[in-house]
Amino acid sequence: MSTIRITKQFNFETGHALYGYDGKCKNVHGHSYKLSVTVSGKPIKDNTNVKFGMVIDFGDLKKIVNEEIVDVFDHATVFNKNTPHVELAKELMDRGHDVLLVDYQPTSEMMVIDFAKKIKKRLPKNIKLHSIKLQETDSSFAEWYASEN
Ligand SMILES: Nc1nc2c(c(=O)[nH]1)N=C([C@H](O)[C@H](O)COP(=O)(O)OP(=O)(O)OP(=O)(O)O)CN2
Ligand SMILES: [Zn+2]
Repeated sequence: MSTIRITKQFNFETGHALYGYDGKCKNVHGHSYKLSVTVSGKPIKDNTNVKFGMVIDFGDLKKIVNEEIVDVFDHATVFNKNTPHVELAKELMDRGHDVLLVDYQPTSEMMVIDFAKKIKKRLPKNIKLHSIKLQETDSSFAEWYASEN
């Protein structure tokens, strides 16, 4: 049976700031992120299986990515916890805002590395994470490929 890649796309709105950056993205600002998650595997051959013909049900992939990424990052603001932004983060959290403190600079590159780790650990054994694409703006995106990592 052939190995097939399938992709599910997601959207979420997240704020961030790049502490120490030498441009406008040092300011707190937000993006309408577009995330594409591509997995590969063999379509199920057993015609008695309710998932017959599927690599993984798009719905099951959606549940994993929503639980690990979208529900966590959507409408939250992400700060690098190893910077003075932690003070601002505390203030926002005290005032009831959703804030995520991560141990990396929240660039698209570092976010796809984080997302890959989180998604990989939730996939069934027979399903491989092939790649992730995270689009920050219409013209800027980062990609993670299993073959390069
Ligand atoms: N390699 C990276 N460079 C930048 C990142 C990043 O995650 N990785 N992030 C930012 C800012 O957060 C923000 O996304 C600005 O990006 P940019 O594409 O420069 O946005 P613009 O609106 O200025 O782009 P246009 O060319 O006007 O579409 C900065 N750099
Ligand atoms: Zn940005």
